[in-house]
Amino acid sequence: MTKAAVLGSGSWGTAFAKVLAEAGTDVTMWARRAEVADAIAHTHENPFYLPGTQLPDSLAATSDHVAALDGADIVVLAVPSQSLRANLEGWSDSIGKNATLLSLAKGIESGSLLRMSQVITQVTGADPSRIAVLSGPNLAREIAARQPAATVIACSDSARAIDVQKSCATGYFRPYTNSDVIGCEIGGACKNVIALACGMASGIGLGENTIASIITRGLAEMIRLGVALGAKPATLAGLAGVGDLVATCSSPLSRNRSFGHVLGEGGSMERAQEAAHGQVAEGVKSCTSVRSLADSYDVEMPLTDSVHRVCHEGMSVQEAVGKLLGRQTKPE
Ligand SMILES: NC(=O)C1=CN([C@@H]2O[C@H](COP(=O)(O)OP(=O)(O)OC[C@H]3O[C@@H](n4cnc5c(N)ncnc54)[C@H](O)[C@@H]3O)[C@@H](O)[C@H]2O)C=CC1
Ligand SMILES: O=C(CO)COP(=O)(O)O
Repeated sequence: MTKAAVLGSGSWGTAFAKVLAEAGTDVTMWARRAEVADAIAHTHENPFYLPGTQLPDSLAATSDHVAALDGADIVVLAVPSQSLRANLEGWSDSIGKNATLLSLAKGIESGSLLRMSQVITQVTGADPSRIAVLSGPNLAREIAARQPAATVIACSDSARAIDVQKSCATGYFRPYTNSDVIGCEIGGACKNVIALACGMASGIGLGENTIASIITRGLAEMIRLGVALGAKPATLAGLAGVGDLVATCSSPLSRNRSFGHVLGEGGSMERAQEAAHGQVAEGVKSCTSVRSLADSYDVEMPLTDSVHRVCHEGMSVQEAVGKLLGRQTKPE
């Protein structure tokens, strides 16, 4: 039986651990706080991040990472992007030498501008062939409710991608394999920034034409950056690009879209953060790192730039809209 450790018991870590367990994988979750691990282990619920969802009895939980990692064939990294490095530094010595490291995080590290798989290589020294990424239209609450969805497991080693695929395939969760790690990571990081933009637009009362235009031009930005970094455009036309963009930009369940909505309504960053109930909206930090990454490759990303200006330079959403529409006209 495949054994997995899920490190991080937030909403997606918990929902994905449930998927793994329901696919027949032996799963132990690690939670930072003992009270979260205790609740999962004893009440089979995570009342802090996924209240009301019954978790499988077989799902074990601990706040001891050494115990969680013991014998794990698949190590699922389910903490936010900006905290992955620090967490991984503490876990690295306890990770099995042949384990597959599966990243769930959708962001670009601030400062270093590294993708999560690059952070993992840097911290653990693991060969890139051991590192896999899971990305797609996977709003945690819907997956936890067993609503059908597909996802992508990207790994340069196709045998490992297939092992991960088998470990999490269920009657409602359909993973596809792909060898394009860069494309999946860029799709995941960029869609959060575009979801913030969509939230801002809806917050100031704009309708579906605007949202569709932002999604489509956001996709163009994402593809430009991805291709510059070596991604395949087809990956970004797939689940980890268009699929996740559509889900995140359209759903009120998205933390990024909801965060942007509060800003569009005129709320402050603090108010938007409070509305996220302690959960992470990755695009708020990643808009800055994606923008810097794009600058370093000479890639134009006007929507991402506007999101950064609204979140971090005090520009109003109205001003950002005016600035975007005032740009020189050009061919599509
Ligand atoms: N929630 C969702 O629907 C989905 C989330 N993701 C991605 O998965 C990653 C994790 O997201 P969620 O589980 O939703 O986040 P969350 O905000 O619900 O939970 C974060 C988890 O990481 C833990 N953690 C450990 N060290 C931390 C630190 N230094 N700072 C903050 N938290 C720390 C927290 O205790 C918590 O258990 C993110 O990159 C997110 O973009 C991907 C797909 C779906
Ligand atoms: O990544 C997600 C869906 O695929 C979740 O998006 P949010 O982090 O905006 O909730």
